Amino acid sequence: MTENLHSGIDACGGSAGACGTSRIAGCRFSIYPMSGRFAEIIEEALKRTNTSKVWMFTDDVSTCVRGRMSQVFDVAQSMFAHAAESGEHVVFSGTFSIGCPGDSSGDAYMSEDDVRLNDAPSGVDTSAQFALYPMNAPGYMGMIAEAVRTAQTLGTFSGSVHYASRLDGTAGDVFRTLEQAFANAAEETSHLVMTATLSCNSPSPKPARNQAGEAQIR
Ligand SMILES: Cc1ncc(C[n+]2csc(CCO)c2C)c(N)n1
Repeated sequence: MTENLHSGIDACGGSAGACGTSRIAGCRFSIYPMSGRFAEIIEEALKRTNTSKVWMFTDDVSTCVRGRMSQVFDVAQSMFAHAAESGEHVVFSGTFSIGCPGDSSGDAYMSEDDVRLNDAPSGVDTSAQFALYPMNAPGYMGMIAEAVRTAQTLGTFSGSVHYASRLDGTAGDVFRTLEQAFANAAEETSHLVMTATLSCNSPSPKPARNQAGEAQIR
């Protein structure tokens, strides 16, 4: 497979602007179960997630999935939710991207549909921090503010911390927020990156909140 990763080829077929939902999306993520059973928990989550609508590769550091935005989020959520089912303290750390120049949208997985294949139990209480990085977008602060409004509307926003926004809710609520924020921002720029760190079953208490229900910056 030729990918021309650094050749400067525009994934939008030469257009400088945003180009709808047909751009290839992806996520490189790692799951860290704080458990002596970490290998089994990761391998079980991989096995129980239906990945037939994404390109996927796992190595000793991380897993990369690529394809339609909906399918990338479906697989990422399923992996976290299945690992969370172990009851162990689990952390997911991932970088989502869409429209990376040179990431070939001609790949076979882009012709899949948006019907999701995974339905892992998503009720686990989750703490998260995410950050949006709109590339080459002068209006990036407005896009970040829109992401915060999306989280507020979905009831997951719990404050700004340095370099990120905090989300709390079920894993389903948190992934819904991440996907909605990402999809909205992707409409406005040709290349978007988002980082997200999610934690569940942690023995650590959640941070104190202010009267608006927002986590306090420390
Ligand atoms: C999502 C995800 N993919 C890969 C790794 C790397 N990794 C660490 S332990 C292990 C299982 C035993 O080899 C693997 C694959 C990870 N942490 N999370």
